[in-house]
Amino acid sequence: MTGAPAGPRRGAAGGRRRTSSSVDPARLAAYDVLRAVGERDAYANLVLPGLLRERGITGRDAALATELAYGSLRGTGTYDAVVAACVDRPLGRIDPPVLDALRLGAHQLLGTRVPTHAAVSTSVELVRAGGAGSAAGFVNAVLRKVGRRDLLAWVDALAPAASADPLDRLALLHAHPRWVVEAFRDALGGDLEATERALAADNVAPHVTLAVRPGRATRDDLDPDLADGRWSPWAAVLGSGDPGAVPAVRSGAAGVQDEGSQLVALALAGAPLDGPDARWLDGCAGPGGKAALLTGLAAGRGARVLAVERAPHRARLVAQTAGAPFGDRPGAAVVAADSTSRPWAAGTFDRALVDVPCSGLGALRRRPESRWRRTPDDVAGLADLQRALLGAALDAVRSGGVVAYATCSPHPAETRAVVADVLTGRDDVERLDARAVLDQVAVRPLPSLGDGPDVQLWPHLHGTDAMFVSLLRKR
Ligand SMILES: C[S@@+](CC[C@H](N)C(=O)[O-])C[C@H]1O[C@@H](n2cnc3c(N)ncnc32)[C@H](O)[C@@H]1O
Repeated sequence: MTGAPAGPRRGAAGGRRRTSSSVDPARLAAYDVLRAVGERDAYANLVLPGLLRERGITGRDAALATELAYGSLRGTGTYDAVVAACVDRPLGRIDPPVLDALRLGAHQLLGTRVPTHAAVSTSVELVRAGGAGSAAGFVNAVLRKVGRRDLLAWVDALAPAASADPLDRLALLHAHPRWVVEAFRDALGGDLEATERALAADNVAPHVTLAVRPGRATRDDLDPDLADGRWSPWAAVLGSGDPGAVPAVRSGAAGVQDEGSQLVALALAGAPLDGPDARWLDGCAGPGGKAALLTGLAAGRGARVLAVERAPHRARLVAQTAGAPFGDRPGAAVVAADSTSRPWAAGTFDRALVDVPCSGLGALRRRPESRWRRTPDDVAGLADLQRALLGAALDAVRSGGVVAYATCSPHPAETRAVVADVLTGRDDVERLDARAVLDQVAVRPLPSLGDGPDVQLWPHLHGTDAMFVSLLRKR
């Protein structure tokens, strides 16, 4: 076992001294992203692009920096377990910059094809460059131990197949907290094979998908070389390109939006409805992706959207994405207000969406560090608000009106449990088969939609974020 290092020297401002080093720019950038995430709770997907731009890192170096930063962050729990097995004291006693260098090294050793000597020597260089040169020997020794086994051998050592709980193994092998593994298993009806595929899919970076905003552009306005989406008639796949370089995105005629989110908006718009169809509500609108799609669809039918968002700065974003007029027709009306206080007369709307605040466990592939930041308390802490928002949306629609309850999370406590709880207290609501509605609105039938009536999308089954949607009709 290897001892933890003495604390490194700090610069005058209390930060770490950066000395000149031979570390390549890609690794240095990845390391700096890990430090920003650890030190200031930054979001890697926001920090990394600016950092690459600032340092002029492009092409293969940019791809390497991205892979190393995102891979190390996604794998943090697993790499920490491996490092813990190679040192003789709690990880909390390792200086955080040194621990980040170990995570980056462990990812290269266990999650990439980087040769051992390169993974070890560059990690040693990183701690030296960060002013923690006294930890160089420690990092060297720990990573040499880490590199003696591959990932599967480490999983076998730490969670032996014969004795370990299968969920512990899945958590370690696919780098998810155990409580998230349990939630996925429950959402997938206890199917461990499907759970494993869902976890693995979270570790694959998604393509960037665009949504053309109806009434503002058509699919033909985008580069014809972009592939169509799999499900949404409004989707185009940008792959790994820069959305900011697409003129339609710059003008607001299209936006970045996962196809799962597009399908949720399309499901609300496509749900069968008798009677008037003129007033639509988006009760949780910020930052406005779904409101923008809904507003265009509504405008095509002569309907109007009221977009309500509690946070004023997010309401301003909604106004930008959905508020612009369509020629002589108005865009969405945007209001900064609390939807649970029902700032509208009961029975006003024909259709309503509540895309409620949630844990975001359905979008883990986009936010590499978030799985380790979320806790079961986050889920429990949102339940009352989710129920209140759904209750308010049901009160907002007229008799015969339709409500879509949506989350970007497959956690049963945020999805079917909320719907069941709210419906238990009311006899004025019926459930619609969201699968049948999606079949109508999608460009091709979606497979594996389960027993219904609600729909749970999955990255491993549909290539979308794990969005949930329940369609409810007021009797
Ligand atoms: C999951 S996000 C919605 C995403 C949005 N539908 C989109 O497609 O861009 C949930 C939003 O609900 C807002 N929110 C939370 N509580 C609210 C409330 N009581 N009333 C209105 N909006 C609320 C949050 O600020 C957040 O912007």
